[in-house]
Amino acid sequence: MNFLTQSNLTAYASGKAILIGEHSVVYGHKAVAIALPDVKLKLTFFAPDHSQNISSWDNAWFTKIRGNSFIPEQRVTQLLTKAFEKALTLCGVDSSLQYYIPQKFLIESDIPLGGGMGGSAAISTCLLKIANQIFNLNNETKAGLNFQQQIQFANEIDCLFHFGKASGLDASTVASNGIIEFSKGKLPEYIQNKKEFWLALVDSKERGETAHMVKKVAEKLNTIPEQMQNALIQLGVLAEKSILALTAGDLKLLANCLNTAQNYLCEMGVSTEKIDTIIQKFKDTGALAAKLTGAGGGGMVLGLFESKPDVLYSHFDKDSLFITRVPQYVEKS
Ligand SMILES: Nc1ncnc2c1ncn2[C@@H]1O[C@H](COP(=O)(O)OP(=O)(O)O)[C@@H](O)[C@H]1O
Ligand SMILES: C[C@@](O)(CCOP(=O)(O)O)CC(=O)O
Repeated sequence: MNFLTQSNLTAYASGKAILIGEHSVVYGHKAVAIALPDVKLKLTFFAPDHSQNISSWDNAWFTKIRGNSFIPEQRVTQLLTKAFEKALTLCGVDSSLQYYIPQKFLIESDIPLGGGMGGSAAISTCLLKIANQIFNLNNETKAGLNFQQQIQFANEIDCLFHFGKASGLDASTVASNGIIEFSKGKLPEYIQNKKEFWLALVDSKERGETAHMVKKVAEKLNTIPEQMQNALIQLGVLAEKSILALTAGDLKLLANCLNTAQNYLCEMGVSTEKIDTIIQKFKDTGALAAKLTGAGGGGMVLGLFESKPDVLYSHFDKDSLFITRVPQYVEKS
């Protein structure tokens, strides 16, 4: 029980963007996604000794997203607490200890809520890291999680936020913390990016909700099966092509894959007029490609650029714009 008197614990994780494969990944096709190096979520666990001093909030959970503070609604708070308990159990923390935890949590995040940038996957990954630290504080024999456990456990926790229905792509990407190829039910594999590029993400400020959009695709698959099956298969082919493009440093090919993927996503009914407008704005400002990222129906729009697109600061509201560099992979010596 010595963690009750230990100092506070912190963990970090990145947000994510799907390059190719939203929706098609649900049907077993390959997807490619990236943990965004400059988009972070920090989770602080205030041990009970310290949390008593935080008089300004009496809830267990407190969130700050890009400087805006709020207490999550009760439904979300319950999910967060359930997620922490699950993380403790998965990390092997003795359940008798869990009764002694009237602690508080602070989430400080760059990641907009529900926009397809993997906020819940980042929370899940951080909770896992914190639960593992708690295990180590309470056990003589220290334990780390291996790669497979990190991925599987992060996904199990993230499923709580997605009502058990996530393909595993979000959590696998965030827990891997790199550029990955992913197929449902398999461990992700890292992709070694040959040439630096830049990604910009703009928040459409509309929200489609993942579960709703996944259902919408399923319904359309029933009404126009041939067209939808073809789109899903083609997205899988584009994912494979984009892996080749990344490993060869062929930005032109990568751009072509992203633009074509957007056409299929439109055909599948998950894009919106607002997304189309942002895509056009991206193209007007020099993007090699642009597409929605995540479940669609709103959420974030992704632009691919060869160099840092500073010009975007004068076209988009600063609060809804992210610009991040994707470095070239360099083998560690
Ligand atoms: N910073 C946060 N604070 C509290 N809850 C969050 C936060 N980020 C995500 N969540 C929870 O996770 C759910 C899914 O959000 P998110 O993972 O950002 O969406 P997406 O799956 O589109 O990437 C939210 O509806 C909320 O319940
Ligand atoms: C639509 C989907 O393929 C991607 C998830 O997108 P989002 O990050 O939850 O918006 C759903 C899934 O993979 O479970």
